Amino acid sequence: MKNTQSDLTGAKNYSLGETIVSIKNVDFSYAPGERQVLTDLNMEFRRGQVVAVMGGSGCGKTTILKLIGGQLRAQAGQVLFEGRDIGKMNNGQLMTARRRMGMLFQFGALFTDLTVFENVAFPLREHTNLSEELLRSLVLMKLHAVGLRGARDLMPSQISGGMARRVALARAIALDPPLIMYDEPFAGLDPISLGITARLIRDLNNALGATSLLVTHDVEETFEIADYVYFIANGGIAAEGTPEDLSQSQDPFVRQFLDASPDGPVPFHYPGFSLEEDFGVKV
Ligand SMILES: Nc1ncnc2c1ncn2[C@@H]1O[C@H](COP(=O)(O)OP(=O)(O)OP(=O)(O)O)[C@@H](O)[C@H]1O
Repeated sequence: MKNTQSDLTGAKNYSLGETIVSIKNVDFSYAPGERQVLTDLNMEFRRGQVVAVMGGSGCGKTTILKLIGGQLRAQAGQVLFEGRDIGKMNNGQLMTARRRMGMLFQFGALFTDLTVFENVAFPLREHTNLSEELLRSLVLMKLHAVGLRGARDLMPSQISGGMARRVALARAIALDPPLIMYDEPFAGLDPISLGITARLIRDLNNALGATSLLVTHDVEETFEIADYVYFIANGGIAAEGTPEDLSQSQDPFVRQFLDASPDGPVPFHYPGFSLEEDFGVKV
């Protein structure tokens, strides 16, 4: 299927289903000699899909988002965005690529001294030369899409946490990015706001013909909206598949997550010194 919508970031027409991001044989550690966070990682993200990246605390999910966003560079392998190697881009190329990525990071902080309207207008003012009239229409369209057109004149301090998340979402999609990355979009939300945010992520993805990449711990909501799920453990993919397939899976990693069990292959303790080394006794 061809998506012919134009966008503000110089998008080309593209086919749904083709790869937008591919991670190929990536090794990453934060500093030489430090623990390798990712080892020989391979992942694919396709146009039109909502893809979830799940896994235990500290397994490297946020690191993957930052490698795609170019905030971090892999020591080995490639991270390709629209076919181009993010790790080899200069600053100018990286800025151009980032304009085509919407990012909503943990707790998606809004600018507290700007109104809801100006928060959403911010990326448009930064990256385009639109007339005030066109900018206003675009901002109101984005706010309408998240149900908050009526809240345009409020300050962030005057809206709830769930509403703030939706404003951050409207800001993330202001430039109609073909890729939207969400880091813990449901963190701290009440069950109703959580359900609304999950549905919005799916609906906006469909409306924009975009790809959404979701780092999350919330299995239930994620499985309802995702097309594909990766489980990360020990620096690589522990399991992957559609929510339907994974729900049937007997893989111990998958079961530990789906059944929310404290015991399983995903360890509770961050790797480090043994109890014997720290306490001098065998336990
Ligand atoms: N700036 C940094 N310098 C050194 N190590 C880091 C840095 N940021 C993260 N790490 C380490 O890299 C590993 C992966 O971190 P990352 O934030 O990607 O995990 P995560 O899966 O997103 O975790 P969580 O679900 O708890 O947010 C962790 O062990 C973490 O301690």
